[in-house]
Amino acid sequence: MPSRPLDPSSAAAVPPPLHHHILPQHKKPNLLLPLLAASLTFIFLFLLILLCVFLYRRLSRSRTAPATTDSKSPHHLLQHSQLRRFSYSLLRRSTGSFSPTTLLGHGGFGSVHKATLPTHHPSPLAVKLMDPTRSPLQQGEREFHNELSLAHLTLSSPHILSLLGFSSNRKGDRLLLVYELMPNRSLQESLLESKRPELSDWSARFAIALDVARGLEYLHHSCDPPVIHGDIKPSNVLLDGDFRAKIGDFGLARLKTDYEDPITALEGNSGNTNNNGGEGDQCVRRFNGEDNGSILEETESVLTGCTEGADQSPESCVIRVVDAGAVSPEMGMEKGSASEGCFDGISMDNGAVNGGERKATSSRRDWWWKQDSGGGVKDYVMEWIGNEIKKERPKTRWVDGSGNGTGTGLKAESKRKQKKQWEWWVSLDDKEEKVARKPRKWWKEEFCDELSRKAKKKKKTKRGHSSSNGNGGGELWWQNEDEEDFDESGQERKKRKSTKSNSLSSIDWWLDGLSGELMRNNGRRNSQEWASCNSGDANIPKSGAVSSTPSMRGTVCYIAPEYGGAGGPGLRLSEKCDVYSFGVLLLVLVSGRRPLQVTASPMSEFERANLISWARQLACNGKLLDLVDKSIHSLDEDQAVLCITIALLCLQRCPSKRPSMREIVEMLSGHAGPPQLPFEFSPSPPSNARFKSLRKAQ
Ligand SMILES: Nc1ncnc2c1ncn2[C@@H]1O[C@H](COP(=O)(O)OP(=O)(O)OP(=O)(O)O)[C@@H](O)[C@H]1O
Repeated sequence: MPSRPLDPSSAAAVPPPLHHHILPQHKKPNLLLPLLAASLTFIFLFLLILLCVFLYRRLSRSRTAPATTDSKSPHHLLQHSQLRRFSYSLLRRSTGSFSPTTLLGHGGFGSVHKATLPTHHPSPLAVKLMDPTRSPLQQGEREFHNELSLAHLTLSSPHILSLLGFSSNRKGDRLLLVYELMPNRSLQESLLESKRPELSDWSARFAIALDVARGLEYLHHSCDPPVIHGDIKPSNVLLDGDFRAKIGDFGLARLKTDYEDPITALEGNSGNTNNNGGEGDQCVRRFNGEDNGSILEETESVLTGCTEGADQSPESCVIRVVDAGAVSPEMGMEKGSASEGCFDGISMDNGAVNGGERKATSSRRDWWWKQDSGGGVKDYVMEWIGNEIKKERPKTRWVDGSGNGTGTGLKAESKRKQKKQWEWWVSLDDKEEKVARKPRKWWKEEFCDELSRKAKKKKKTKRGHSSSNGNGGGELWWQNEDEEDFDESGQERKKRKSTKSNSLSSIDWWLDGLSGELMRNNGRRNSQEWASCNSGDANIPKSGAVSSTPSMRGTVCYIAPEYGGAGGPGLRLSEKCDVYSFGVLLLVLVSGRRPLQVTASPMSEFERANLISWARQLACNGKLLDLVDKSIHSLDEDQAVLCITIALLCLQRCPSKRPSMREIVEMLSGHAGPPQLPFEFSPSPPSNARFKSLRKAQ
């Protein structure tokens, strides 16, 4: 086929070669480079994000991992392999996002919820959520780690609440502890709040006392090293379905080795410290006769420290007296060497006692008041008492016995009425009626000088009697309150004044049983208190429910004086602190009431408000059984007296005079003979005739 000659015009119409249309050759790499850079950046960012996530997870895991494995620390004992790490989302789901419907209770560091796990866990659990919005996480976290690090020691006792596991959210600001669920919640709720009928049975109460005693015996004598709970109180005693008790909440617990230092090592520790001999002598010298009143010697022993040799009882020595200036404001932690091994609670107490008031010359009764930085403790208690009186007065017939009284006392109207009544009473002929309708002393005195003189004489005798009892005239405070306005008019003002000062000293006597308990609140505050604590406002909640868990951390009345108050900071937490708290718990169990409450009206009942002082008074009068809860049925009187006697032994101010938990268990279970009342409480002649030997009985 002949080839067609190329037409030059058609040649011109041929489109130019492709490369004429695309970008010039030198621009080609400009497209590839951004693509490459973009993909590299993407990969880099992706890797960076991965790394961040990895680091974050590691970091939060180490934040929530229990304690340290430092071999120098007692925490090297930590073996939390038995503890399960629960998934946070699983716990969140099984508690309905920690909804109020699953709420079991509130504590100082958050709430406790009932968790029902989907399938693989047969029974419901209790989940404690440490909530940073309720307390500073640092403190909650400290307690969280504390519980975890002690869990392996406490797992094998049936009288200790089992900690099953832990968890935390991603951020690490929500820490969770998982426990076995105790269907009847705490003793506080069952006995004092909802007053469960099951606990009206004496045997149930006695069984609880024995369970708690056995739990503490296990901690003190079977754990190696011994564990000191440090926070024994009804809300930390949990009740199972059969109302058997287990001790929970080890947030403040300590291993005994935690705080041992050369001074305590020198002292040695005693086994049997129940009675007044041996190593307790030092204490006996200092504390003899003081259990009813004074705390001066205790104070002095704190201040003088171990100056009298190595044979002292450990508790009579100062371990540390902390310089107020050495307390960091943040957590009250000591700076420098003095902080070593010092218990958190004590350290924080120091924040509250830095008023520099601790002088050996402190007045006997005012010492512990002064420990509160702002004087708030005394004000608080006085205010509480005032409120209680105000609350009680209108309800009662304390004014004229006829229900007409307003409680305002000497208003003119009321006076006229009283005078009429008096005249009517004087005119009565029927002797029996006269006796039956005898008017109260306070207006009797108003109109009858002779009776007034007699009353004064009687009062003098009583005062002498009660001060000889070491009660510092305490009983008269209430009586004087009734009488203060009723003297001859010319003397009225003077009398009121003297009554006031008397009431002050008397109230100190009355509050002796509380020495230290209020200090506790400076050591471990509840959430409501933290805000004010941190802002430097020594504000104690004014709830009136002084001993209730929500209102006060540590709860008034349960802390041993040498740890929280009268002994002041610097003394250590020891097993005997638990023994003291157990003593209060025993009284609460027997009496079915809080350690501090106005049980009834009028003022004559007020002396019963402090359970500890009241128990001591009853012991002195040989009327121990008056303390027993009236709602109890099937009471075993011997066991009740045994419990109160043991409680009084536990409440002795000198720690070394308190029995050990082993001795207490033996006494309660009848393996040891019944104890004798401390000498100062024995009605004369001292007698323990009430007791049958339980051992013989068995
Ligand atoms: N394992 C449990 N089973 C059932 N209820 C529980 C359990 N643990 C705690 N509770 C309930 O939750 C409440 C709060 O407990 P939590 O230990 O947080 O605080 P607390 O002991 O009352 O006070 P704090 O810890 O401030 O001293 C308890 O009073 C109790 O009623």
